[in-house]
Amino acid sequence: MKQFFAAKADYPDVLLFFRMGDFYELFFDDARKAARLLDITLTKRGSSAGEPIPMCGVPAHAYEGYLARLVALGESVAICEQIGDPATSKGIVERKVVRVVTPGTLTDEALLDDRRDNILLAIAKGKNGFGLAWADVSAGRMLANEVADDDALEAEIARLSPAETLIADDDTLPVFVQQMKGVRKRAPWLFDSESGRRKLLQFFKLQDLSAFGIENQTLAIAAAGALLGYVEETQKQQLPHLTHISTEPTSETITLNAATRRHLELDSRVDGDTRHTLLGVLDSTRSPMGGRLLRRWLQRPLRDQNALNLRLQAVEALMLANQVEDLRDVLRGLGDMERILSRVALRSARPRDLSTLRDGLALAPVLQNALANIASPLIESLAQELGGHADTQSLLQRAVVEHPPMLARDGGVIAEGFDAELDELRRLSTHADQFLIELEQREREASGIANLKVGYNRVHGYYIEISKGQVERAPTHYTRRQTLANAERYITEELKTFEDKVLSARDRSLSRETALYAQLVEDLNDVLEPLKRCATALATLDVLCGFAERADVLDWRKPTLTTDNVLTIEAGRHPVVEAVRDAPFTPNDVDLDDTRRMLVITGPNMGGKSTYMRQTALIVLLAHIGSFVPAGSARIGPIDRILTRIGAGDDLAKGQSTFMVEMTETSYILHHATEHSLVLMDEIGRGTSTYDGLALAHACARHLAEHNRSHTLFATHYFELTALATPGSAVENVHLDAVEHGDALVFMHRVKPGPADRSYGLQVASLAGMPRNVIRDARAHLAELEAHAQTHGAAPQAPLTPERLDTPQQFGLFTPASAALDALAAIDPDELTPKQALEALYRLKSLH
Ligand SMILES: Nc1ncnc2c1ncn2[C@@H]1O[C@H](COP(=O)(O)OP(=O)(O)OP(=O)(O)O)[C@@H](O)[C@H]1O
Repeated sequence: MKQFFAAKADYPDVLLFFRMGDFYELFFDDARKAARLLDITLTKRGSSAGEPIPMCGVPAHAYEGYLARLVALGESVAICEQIGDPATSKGIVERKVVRVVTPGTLTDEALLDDRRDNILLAIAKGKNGFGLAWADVSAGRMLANEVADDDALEAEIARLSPAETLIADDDTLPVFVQQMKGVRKRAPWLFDSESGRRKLLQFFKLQDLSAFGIENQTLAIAAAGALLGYVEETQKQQLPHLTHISTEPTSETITLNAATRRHLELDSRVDGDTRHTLLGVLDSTRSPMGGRLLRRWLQRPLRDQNALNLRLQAVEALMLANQVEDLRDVLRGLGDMERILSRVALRSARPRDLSTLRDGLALAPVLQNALANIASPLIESLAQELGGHADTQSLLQRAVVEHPPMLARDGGVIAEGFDAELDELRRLSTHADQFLIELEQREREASGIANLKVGYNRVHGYYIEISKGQVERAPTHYTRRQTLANAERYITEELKTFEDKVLSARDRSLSRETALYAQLVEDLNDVLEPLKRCATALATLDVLCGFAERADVLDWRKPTLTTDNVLTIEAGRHPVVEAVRDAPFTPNDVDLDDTRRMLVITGPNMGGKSTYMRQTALIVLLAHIGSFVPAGSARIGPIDRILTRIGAGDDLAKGQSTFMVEMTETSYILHHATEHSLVLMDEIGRGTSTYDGLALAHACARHLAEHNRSHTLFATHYFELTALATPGSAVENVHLDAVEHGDALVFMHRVKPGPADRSYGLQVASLAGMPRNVIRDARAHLAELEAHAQTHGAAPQAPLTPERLDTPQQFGLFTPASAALDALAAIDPDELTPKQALEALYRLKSLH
């Protein structure tokens, strides 16, 4: 208990797994918590201050599963091992915390999701923004950045989706940070910029940080210092695979704020589903590291058209060479080289990591050969990165058996022929069997005891066994070793000498093997950097081959990136809706440029407005990660942001109502959209009264068209907005249609020019199974309202929609001239006397 308290004092806020023989035990509050989280029995052991000590435990041989569950729940665990050998140590065996497993610093294969980066993030707050530093310890990557405001911070967090986040416990960070899963508060002085700088210089053995491009980013440095300190503290060892800090400047990418990432459902949906997302459709990578790279690309669409063209051209060349399936078959055998190399660096690589690495490296020349005929600069440079590991591969080939065991502990990993000494020691122990058979035979003959047996047990070692009935005949040079109920066991000089030799050969062979294994891992560390580059090249190749496969199977086309400010998509489709629909998807065009910047999209509910808007954003996004796109063709000019206001949901975490969220997101868009932004606005204003909503929607649409001048798709049920499309306004109307067929309503899903003429709200409600009497009632009420509107001057071409019903003032809000126009149309000037003409003029004036 003294030992336990000493260890616990250093790790007060994590669970302590305290090794006791074959178990890891937990005590006191740790035990209560773990028993609850793991659903294991809480027991008692001994007592402290007169009270029984609560305890629970997990078996050491199967602890990983329990650890995985705890870490998945956001818990951290300190592993306190027995350091001394219990057999030789006097008194209590020494114990020490050897590592701390936390959600953000995992490296064990069993604890990681192989298709997701495992990110540890540190945030440092400053006067003018935030410093961010993040690392994926399992992949040996570390990055840093600075962002200016809360929105940008939220966007980065949404992009990185960290498993664990470090913040200073005196920082007043935004609520969304405080409420994230896996937030760990650390002492404020750990986030000090100056000591952060010293820490980085010392860790990376540098004179200054200019090589990393963060020399002047004091907040990023502060965050990176805090991050590194934590990683060292938890891993408790050298981290040779963290060799540098990269930066990912936001200026290089299409900005996607947190709301846009949510709305576009890139890799997960609000309901947690990941299959029916863009990534779900797009990811056909063969290796886990390819899958993770693709996710990173998708979350970080690039703006650099040259870099994108290199990728697009590579995909095209792969398709032309007609080798994609062959390449993908090879890539299937790769395994997770990236994470294996991190475990090599951390000296925790297991035998099967080495055999996977060996088999993966053996594929590199095969791939290089296959790539030689593919005419693409990017593929060429990837092929180059793959090569040059023949020595390492052959070392592993010679050193490791074909199918090694799980653990190095019990031997059997190093192949025969690799080390003469090991082979000799092994021969000694394996030839034991033959020797024993011969010995048994000899002793039987010499003693004349036919059932004499030679055997072995762990406690007493080798023995000659003679049954009770024959004991009298035992030769005199037999020394008694053990008495059983029906037999006696003996040892002889010869057997004893043999035993010493064999047992020591076993021990020596095991320790020889352990040393050879450690040396092998050391040797791999000498070539870690080129191996890491090879892994990155393989992952990139995997993603590009995946793009080619998808383009082929799904009939996607190569987009054209241009410097003209245009967005032209012919026959575009929504990749996810298309994938899940049984019926064919109706393709639609988009054609935006400087003279046609905004489309006001009207049409019935369920008509396909949202789908049309989202598919446009997804096509733009796909083009900017270097993928082909679900369209007949696409020409896309420079895009700096994709901004969306889609759907409605409360953000209770931020304490905001549905309408508040809608307005916050809209206001963000109006402040940030530029003429190079793609803006999607879906039914703005529907979260409040019709009158307010309509007025707001109208003002927002005008602002976007006239001030932001962005490429905007604006879906609305307010028909009044269609009036914005005046000549020279760069606003145009398009609509989606439905036709009534008997009782049924058929959605055409085809985008057509001009505004919609009806909304079909009641029909859609009826399709949704609304009770008949409610629909009847609504229909009657609608007729009344329409009649009322007619007589009070509402525009006949602006039919009523359910949304328009809640306030009578709205009728004719943007159609003041329509009654006057009707009256005007009724006048025949040739038939009027001068007096009548004057009266008509007064009447017209009064209608205004
Ligand atoms: N182009 C298309 N081809 C085939 N099916 C489509 C197409 N567009 C939409 N759909 C189908 O119609 C459904 C409704 O589409 P969507 O949500 O885009 O309609 P909406 O006009 O935005 O409706 P609401 O106004 O109610 O939000 C989709 O889930 C999809 O199944």
